[in-house]
Amino acid sequence: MNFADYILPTNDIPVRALLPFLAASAGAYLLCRALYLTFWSPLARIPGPTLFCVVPETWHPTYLRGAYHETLAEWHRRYGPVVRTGPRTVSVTNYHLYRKLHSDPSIIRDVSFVSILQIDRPHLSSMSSSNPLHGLHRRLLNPAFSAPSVAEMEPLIYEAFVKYWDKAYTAQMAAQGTTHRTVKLNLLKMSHHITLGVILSVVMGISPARADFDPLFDDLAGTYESVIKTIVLRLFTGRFAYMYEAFGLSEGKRAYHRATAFIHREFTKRVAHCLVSSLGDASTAPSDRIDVVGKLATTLVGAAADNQTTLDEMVRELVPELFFMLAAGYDTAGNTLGFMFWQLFVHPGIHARAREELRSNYPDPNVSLSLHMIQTTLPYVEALVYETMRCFPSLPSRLLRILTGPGKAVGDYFIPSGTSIHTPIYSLHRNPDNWEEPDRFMPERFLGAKGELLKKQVYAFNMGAHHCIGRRVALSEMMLVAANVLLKYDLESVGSADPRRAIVTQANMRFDTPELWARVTLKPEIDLIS
Ligand code: HEM
Repeated sequence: MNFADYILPTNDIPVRALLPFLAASAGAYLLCRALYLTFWSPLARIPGPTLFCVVPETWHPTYLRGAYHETLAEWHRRYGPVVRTGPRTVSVTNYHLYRKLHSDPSIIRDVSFVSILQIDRPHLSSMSSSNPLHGLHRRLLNPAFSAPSVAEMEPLIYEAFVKYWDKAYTAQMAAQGTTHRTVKLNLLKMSHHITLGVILSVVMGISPARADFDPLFDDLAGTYESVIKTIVLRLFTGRFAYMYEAFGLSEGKRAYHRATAFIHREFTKRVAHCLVSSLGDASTAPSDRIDVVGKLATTLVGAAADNQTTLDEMVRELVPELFFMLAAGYDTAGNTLGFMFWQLFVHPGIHARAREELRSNYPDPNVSLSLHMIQTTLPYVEALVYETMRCFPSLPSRLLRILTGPGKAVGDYFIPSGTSIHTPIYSLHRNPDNWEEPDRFMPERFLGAKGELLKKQVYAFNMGAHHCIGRRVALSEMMLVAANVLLKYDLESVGSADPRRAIVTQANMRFDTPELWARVTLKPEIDLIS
């Protein structure tokens, strides 16, 4: 007998005979795991739906339907401000605890969330899961988004609004071949055109009056969705190419690549050009451009003067950052504007009150309302924008974080290192502990001194180190569009006022169809925009 005879069976054991043993082992493992997760895990004390202690929350049926944020809000109503939503996931909706948790330096971006956004862009520092790297880049980018910078950019924002709103309106009039002032417009499409115009102008410094962005619109419609589709496509290699067709994804993939290639090329060209001209003569003012690239050039001249980094490195670093801003600021603001118009149709009283405020303050509709005028004289219009962001935060949940370090006490509970932390923005905004009648669309809650305090509780842009860098740009464009449209045009819903309209959430919150039709009438006092 040799050694092998001792350790190998002399006769083949039929696989079938092993099956009960394997099944019993797997069952025992799953049972032990379930018992551990339910009773002994460090998260076991935190309340939450029993089943989801054991299975990931992404298995919840509403997750696939794109309505998970509502489930999360419901769990918070049932179980309280700290809820365990998965085997290793926790969500917190008490503002005080949320702030405490999310401003802790030991909480970092979840790599899985980051990697989705880093598709094609492995060096995207603003989405980095490393807090020091992210902080370094925020320090570089922040000056371009400060209050004075964004105030300087206001003419660019206004130009994009005028171009895309008035252009669409006059084009429709021409198509009807009539001087009749009422035309039918898809307000959702218009909102997206304006926000893309704004983002291209303020970030890249392309004047919307001169550039023709139109070819981009179709390709970019739903940037996030294209990114998700591309990730799905990546999972299926060329071997399964037939599946692209089966799922109707190939056109989406081509459109996404066309659009990203175009923008990437344009960005690189423009960023390089701007930096070269800024750095050419260090003795002169680096840039008089009022867009983000111009502002960044100013900051970078200092760094280059110290010889810390070469021009090539700067361009390589900046291009993905600027590119990401396009994706981050386009759908988000466009969808929020769409939600606002829809709510005006659902609530005619609110629509009338906003118009009344505008028209009593500015009887001449030819006036161009600036942000300063809106903020100082139109509190209801401003409140309307805030209430839209409260009820329909464009990124409502799942911007996941991971807790690192030794763990953290949150309220009565201890959250161990490695726990996945939710950003339940929708739940924060819809929690009756935080808001009076949270499910009612009520702009007036933001009026007066109490309203000013409540505005600070609108977390549509999140808070802490990772909060939205484009917050001021987004607020400016949404207010400028809301006020100027309501002053100059009468809007009337065309079948869009259904309060139960379907809203879905995959990467961001939006309507299930890209349409929101309205009859739009230019005020008779206004001479058609030449
Ligand atoms: C209504 C419009 C917008 C909403 C609701 C929104 C929301 C958000 C939220 C919630 C985050 C934080 C993500 C996280 O916590 O992980 C974020 C990040 C970001 N947003 Fe926005 N955003 C909007 C518009 C914009 C605009 C107009 C820009 C660009 C000009 C922009 C650029 C960015 C960037 C670059 C980040 C990453 C910031 C970082 O981590 O350093 N966003 N946004």
